[in-house]
Amino acid sequence: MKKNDPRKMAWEILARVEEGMFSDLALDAALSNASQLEDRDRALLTELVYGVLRYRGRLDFALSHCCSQPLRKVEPAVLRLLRLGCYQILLLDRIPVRAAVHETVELAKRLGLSRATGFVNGILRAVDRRRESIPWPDPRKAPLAHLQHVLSLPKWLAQTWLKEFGAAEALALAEAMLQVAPFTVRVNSLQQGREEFLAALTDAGYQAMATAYAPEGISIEGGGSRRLPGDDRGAYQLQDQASMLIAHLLAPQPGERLLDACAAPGGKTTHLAALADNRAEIMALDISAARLALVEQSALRLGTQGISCRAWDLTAAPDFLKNGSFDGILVDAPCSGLGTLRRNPESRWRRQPADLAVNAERQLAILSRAAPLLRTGGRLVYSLCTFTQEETEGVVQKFLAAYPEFERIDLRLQVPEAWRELFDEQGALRTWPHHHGGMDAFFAVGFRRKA
Ligand SMILES: C[S@@+](CC[C@H](N)C(=O)[O-])C[C@H]1O[C@@H](n2cnc3c(N)ncnc32)[C@H](O)[C@@H]1O
Repeated sequence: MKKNDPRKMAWEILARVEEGMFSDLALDAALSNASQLEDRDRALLTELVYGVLRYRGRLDFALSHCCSQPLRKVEPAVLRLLRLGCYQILLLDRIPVRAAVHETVELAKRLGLSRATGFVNGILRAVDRRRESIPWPDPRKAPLAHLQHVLSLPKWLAQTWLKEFGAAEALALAEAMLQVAPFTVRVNSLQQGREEFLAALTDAGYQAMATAYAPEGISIEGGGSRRLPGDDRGAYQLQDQASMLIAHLLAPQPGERLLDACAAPGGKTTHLAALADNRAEIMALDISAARLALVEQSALRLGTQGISCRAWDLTAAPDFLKNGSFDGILVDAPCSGLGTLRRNPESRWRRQPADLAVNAERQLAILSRAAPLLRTGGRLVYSLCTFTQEETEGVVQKFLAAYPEFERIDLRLQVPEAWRELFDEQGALRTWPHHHGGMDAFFAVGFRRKA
């Protein structure tokens, strides 16, 4: 067994995620401590961690048909091994079943779980033998069970999506949320145009193409494993295409005073600055001082100017800011993040139904503190990387009822023709991975202050 065994590393990272750590942070930390790990093993490690987290519902369904005791009674360390092995058997074509079983049993020994080797061996062999007879629920006859056990959603999410979207849409969305999100970057337009950066990437051997909607977006085939050319000089920023649309909706102008109310880590703050040609004055707030440091780092790296940062919990009134003093406000609020499930696969298991109401309450509180800071005639964009009714329209309706001096803007009237398909009939942005070229699912609504 190799010194840096990707399967053992995956098992350890999955244990940390079960303890509450974010998978991307745990993976990044492990990868940076294992510089000698070959590219192939780095890719396998990433695939195993994200794959097991994404497909946990499907893996557990298969395992429970091959295990004589309920999975909840299996020791967590052993269940983690079973999921890793089962993922390789059912979802990784490139690993022969014999190797998947053998490596998992060997890993059990290395982890001090020798007593479980017979159990692990027996169940994984049964998964392979019985794979054709596992009674996978039919999507037409049993959409709820299919969403849970094939498309790997917890029951409450499967029920909510079925209720909100109907079976066909819920199934398509859940299928899309199991895919690997595209790797996209926003070209730093303060330095160069998209064509120029595309040419540099192509010259360096990347398969890169312009994104369909965001004018400064580039999507890169197989990106992410290495730093792209121009990384040191801030030629680009990692950002999903949907997220790149948000700053455009606020349409920042040179000379304006803007508030980014929930700014960290700064993807949209730096984009706002670039769109205003570095000539806007931007106040970036965030509850987390540690995360605000990332905004400062990004601003430095990308060469954006005019951004000042201040840590503040915007559920309390910011006494250091004058009412009516901003031309534009972005409230990119904390939310359930269900629109970015592909990037944070553990969150499908971590989120609880009660989170939605808690988020909605906090979102309304933040909007309520931001609203008085806008000047008459100014505009406010409220955006989220989620789509639940409670956090989107639910909050919008409560906000409009409490602040009659605000009116809703039909954002379709201010965007390029090609973007209009991304908006609902009320003029709010609603992007979907299964409809719009793999974008994350975002929501954004615009308001104007009338008086
Ligand atoms: C969706 S993220 C913002 C992403 C950011 N706009 C970007 O594009 O990089 C939401 C942010 O809200 C912050 N936040 C949470 N509660 C807050 C509060 N009460 N006041 C201000 N910021 C808050 C979180 O720390 C988090 O950084």
